[in-house]
Amino acid sequence: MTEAHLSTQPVDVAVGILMKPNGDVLLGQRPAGKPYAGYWEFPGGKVDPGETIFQALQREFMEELGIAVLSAEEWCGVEHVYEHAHVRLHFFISREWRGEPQSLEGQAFAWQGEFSVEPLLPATIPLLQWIERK
Ligand SMILES: Nc1nc2c([nH]c(=O)n2[C@@H]2O[C@H](COP(=O)(O)OP(=O)(O)OP(=O)(O)O)[C@@H](O)[C@H]2O)c(=O)[nH]1
Repeated sequence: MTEAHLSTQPVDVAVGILMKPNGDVLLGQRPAGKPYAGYWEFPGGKVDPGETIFQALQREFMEELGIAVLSAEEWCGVEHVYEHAHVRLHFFISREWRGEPQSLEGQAFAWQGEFSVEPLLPATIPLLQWIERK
């Protein structure tokens, strides 16, 4: 981690945790060609200029999974400095969506209660323990 990395402005990222009534949450696997390909994450992506964070969340879920997120509660924020980017992750929890997840970008996804998939993106790992206390 260099000072140059730390001094860059963070990029805002909208991340969504779809939570079923039984507590299962949806994870996706990063597709080939992206940094950390093959790592598991909550679906989401970078906020585009002019968009609110919630609009970015809705757009990413529609593009990646064909899911319409109807409502979501902003849960917590996490900043992380990777070699490739300095990100500010905005985690939302949604219990209200329309549609079944489809693999529109060729990625794998899985509903998880026990979190048996790995590896997970480093900045996302602490969230799993917090979710279990929700
Ligand atoms: N979606 C998502 N991104 C995460 C999580 N945890 C985490 O550190 N990130 C980081 O947040 C950033 C998300 O950017 P991305 O590359 O997936 O976004 P994007 O789909 O808009 O990318 P693009 O630039 O290819 O269009 C990455 O640097 C990724 O490493 C997570 O749980 N979900």
